[in-house]
Amino acid sequence: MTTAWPAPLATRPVDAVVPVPGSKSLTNRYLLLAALAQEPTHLVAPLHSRDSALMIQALRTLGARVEVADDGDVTVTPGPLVGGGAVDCGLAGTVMRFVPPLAALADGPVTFDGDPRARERPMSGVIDGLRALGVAVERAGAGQTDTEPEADADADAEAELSTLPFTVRGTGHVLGGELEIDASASSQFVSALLLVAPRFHHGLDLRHVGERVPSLPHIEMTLAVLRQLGVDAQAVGPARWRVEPGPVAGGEVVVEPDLSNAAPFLAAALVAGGSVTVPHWPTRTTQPGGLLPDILTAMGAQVHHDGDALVVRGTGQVRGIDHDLSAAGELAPTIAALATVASSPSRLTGIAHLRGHETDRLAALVAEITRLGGVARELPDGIEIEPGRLHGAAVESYHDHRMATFGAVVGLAVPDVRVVDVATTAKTLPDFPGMWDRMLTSVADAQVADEGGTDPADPVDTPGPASPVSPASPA
Ligand SMILES: O=C(O)C1=C[C@@H](OP(=O)(O)O)[C@@H](O)[C@H](O)C1
Ligand SMILES: C=C(OP(=O)(O)O)C(=O)O
Repeated sequence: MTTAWPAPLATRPVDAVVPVPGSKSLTNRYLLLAALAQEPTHLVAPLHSRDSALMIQALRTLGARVEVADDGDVTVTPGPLVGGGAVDCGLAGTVMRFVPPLAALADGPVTFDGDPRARERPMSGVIDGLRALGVAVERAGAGQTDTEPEADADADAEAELSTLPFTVRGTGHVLGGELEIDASASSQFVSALLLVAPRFHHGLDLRHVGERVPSLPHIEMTLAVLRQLGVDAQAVGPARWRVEPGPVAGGEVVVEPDLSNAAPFLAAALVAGGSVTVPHWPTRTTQPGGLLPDILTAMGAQVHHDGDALVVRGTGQVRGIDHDLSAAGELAPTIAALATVASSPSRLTGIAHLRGHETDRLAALVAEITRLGGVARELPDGIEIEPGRLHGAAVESYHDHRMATFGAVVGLAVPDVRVVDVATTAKTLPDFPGMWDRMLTSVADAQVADEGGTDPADPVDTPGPASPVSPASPA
């Protein structure tokens, strides 16, 4: 068993510039589309993490050539899509949802499986959608890596197939046309089908039926990326999208920094006081992290743009918020961390679908906030958090990168917080502990200069947190 990572306590305000690697969502969309393109694609500044490595491996399995240069740039040369392989999805939603429709265009069966938790993540929108388009999707045996379906799979179980593992029996072409799916469990069901649709004979006219679709900016991102690569892709109603058949362009694409991965660092400015600057913040973006300036401002930050950088300043005092996070569920663990150390209650709603993320994030947040002495309750579609008497604890991360960074943010204000399995942050940000330390060390360096050589380990009076534990009323 590995030792839990001791989350550093902020003993003074931060003052750091934090460059953030490329967006997971954009990297994996560009990679997938590169395998469908009519020419090679060169990705500048893509993410390198577990999720992008799994996507690269999946595309190689399907016949694309993927080369990673020393500077991290990636070149994808598309090839004929080949079946006969097995794809490991790990715990990556973008791999388990986006690659099966690509496999439908391969010339033979492709088997999909992943981590134990991946087998619990919802897949019905993709499976039902592909089946409705005439693509055979069959149950694969537990742990099976060959391409044969289980011989004794009974018809009922087959019909109810809604999770990994499974086999997509590609035939090289999909007619496409009109399709209805229920995407209330994940926007990725919609993105998955739209991304591959330019290669369907009739394109795709996709309608969502059911409760509201979460993470709408991610669907906008899918449409925007398709359009950037020359595809006619539009929203044609509040829950209806159309992609016309046609070629996908290659060429050079530059990946924006991952604004959701920037979130814990920006949150640090509110908790510790001081400022955090993230360079290359896009002026326009479809990433849900584009909502961070407004959310952080509502929680007490001062936010401004300095050239192409975003600067967030805080005082160490955090305000609770009542916010519908449906558009940006990915940000919920970071916002919940801020709410945990806030001086007033918070309600985060519109995020019932977080129960199907890397872990059941609503249950995990309630459990870990409670473990830290905080007060939290699950709502039917979210979480309520009140100020409590916070104390140190070993925060479980449940193989969830964002639960690990949740622990780090709370640990800035609460002594003796440890994060179990901080390495799980490698899903989207392999160097998270190093980046976190550098952010805090750069504070120390700045202080040493300001204070004429004071040992950075010495406590100093700062306008940061008044006490290590954020202002809290008794539970
Ligand atoms: O399309 C994407 O890249 C994503 C869509 C969202 O999924 P859900 O709609 O399932 O929340 C988001 O949470 C996930 O991290 C990335
Ligand atoms: C939900 C997330 O990831 P995934 O792409 O695996 O769904 C996430 O990164 O917060």
